[in-house]
Parts: sequence; C-alpha cells; structure tokens
Amino acid sequence: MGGGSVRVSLLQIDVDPGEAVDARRERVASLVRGQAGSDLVVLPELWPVGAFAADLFQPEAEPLRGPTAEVMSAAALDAGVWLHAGSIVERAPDGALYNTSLLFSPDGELRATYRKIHRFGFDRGEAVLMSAGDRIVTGDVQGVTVGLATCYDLRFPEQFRLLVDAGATVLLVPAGWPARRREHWTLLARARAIESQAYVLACGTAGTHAGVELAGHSVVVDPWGAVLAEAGPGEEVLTADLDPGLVAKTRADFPVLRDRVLGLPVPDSTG
Ligand SMILES: NC(=O)CCC(=O)C(=O)O
Repeated sequence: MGGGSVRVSLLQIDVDPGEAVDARRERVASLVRGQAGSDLVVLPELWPVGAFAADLFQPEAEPLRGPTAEVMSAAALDAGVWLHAGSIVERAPDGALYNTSLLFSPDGELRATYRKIHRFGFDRGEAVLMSAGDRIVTGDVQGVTVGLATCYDLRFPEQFRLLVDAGATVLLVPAGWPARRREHWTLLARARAIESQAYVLACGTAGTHAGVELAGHSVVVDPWGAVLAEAGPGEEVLTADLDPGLVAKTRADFPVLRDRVLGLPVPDSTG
C-alpha cells in the first residue's frame, strides 16, 4: 500500500435481525471475497449481532480467535486483501466483554486488535454491558499507519490527536450509527479528517435492529475534508482510491499540526 493509489472498499452491511448470526458471517465473508483487487476492505461495528442488540451481547460473545475471526481470516486470505473486519463482542479470558475490532493481513493473520475506548449508551446497553478499552491502537498496512477507532469514539477528538501523534495517516472507523444522528456522523467524520489532516474511512451499518434505524451513509473523507465517496442508506459496497502521498502533502502545504500549543495551564476554579 506504500506506492501508488490504494483502493479501499467499505462494506456497509444491513444487519437484519431475521438473519441468523452464522448466516450473516458467511454472507459477509462472500462479500469480502468479492473484493479481490481492493487493497483494504473495511466492515462496520458489531455487524455479526448489531450495535444496539444488547440482548445478544452475552449469548453471541466470542473469544478473539472465535468464529468471526476464523471466517474473516479465511476471507482476507482468499481475497488477498487487508481486512478491517469491523468489531465483535469479545469475551475476554476473565469473562469481561469488549467491543473489539480486528485487522487481518492478506495472508489471513490477525495483525491488530482494538478494544473500543468510549462505550455508547450512557447508563444502558454497551455502556453497562461492556468493559472499556484503554489502549490507543495503530496498525501497519503495508507501510501506511492506520489508526483504529470505533463509532462513538468519533465524538472524542483527543483520541484522534493521540492517533495522529502515533503516526496515523488513515483513520479506520467502523460504526453502527443511528439514522436520527446522521448529520453528526458525516460532520464528525469530516471534522476528524480536517483536524487530523488524514483520511477517514467511516463504515456504518444499514437496516433496523432492536428498534433502531441505522444511518448507513458510510463515507471516505480525504485529508482536506472532501468527501470522496458516500453511501446511501441501504447495504452497499463503497469504493474509493486513496493517494498515500496526499497526507504528507496536505500537512506540508498547510501545516496546522505544527502550530499546536500543548501543555497550557488549566485555570484554577477557585479564581
Ligand atoms: N454504537 C455507537 O457507538 C453509537 C454512537 C452514537 O449513536 C452517537 O455517538 O450518537
């Protein structure tokens, strides 16, 4: 991925509660296999169960190298692509649940895992059923440093600053974002791209599950904040070509990251 243009495919999956989890895994694996020729394929957050299907989190939780990882590893190998397989409900060895995303290389190896740091739901759903990750994670995709974040993380710019500091030039954001906050989704994806001067690949789900209509509208945003490709509301494969040199060029031509002021003192609330 270090040389010429990089073809990315975002698979915006319709999470239909009428489809069994195993059947969806097989269906998504064939979609991934159909992306041979892409360099990097990205799936959404918690597509096996649905990001809002809290009732399924316990029963469908799986170990890191469980059924989803097995099927996705084989699909990445067959297609010969880098695969960000979205996220799964991970059951850790101590029994805790995490919203964990998985990055596979074209030889089917699990190269990076990221446990979602900011859990959504306030006092319900993921926020109470899952544990929080506590590590900033990047991966090396053939010489390109990708930064991993998941859905609600998009609202926390400080996490993206840390990813930029860790060298990320492409930010991968699988999501299950509701239709009623679709404007936030698109705006935040563009904001994170502009402030990070990095590509943002934001891949959401489609359909309705657990009474929540999902936004779809996955987007690929360039380091200037321009939307290169945007999906509609339904299941769709969204493809775009990235220029790996554009991040360095944008940062050199308009060097705002150089002007950051760090370590300012916080005012004393006692006045
Ligand atoms: N799955 C999520 O993290 C949903 C986030 C969301 O709905 C929001 O930030 O708004």
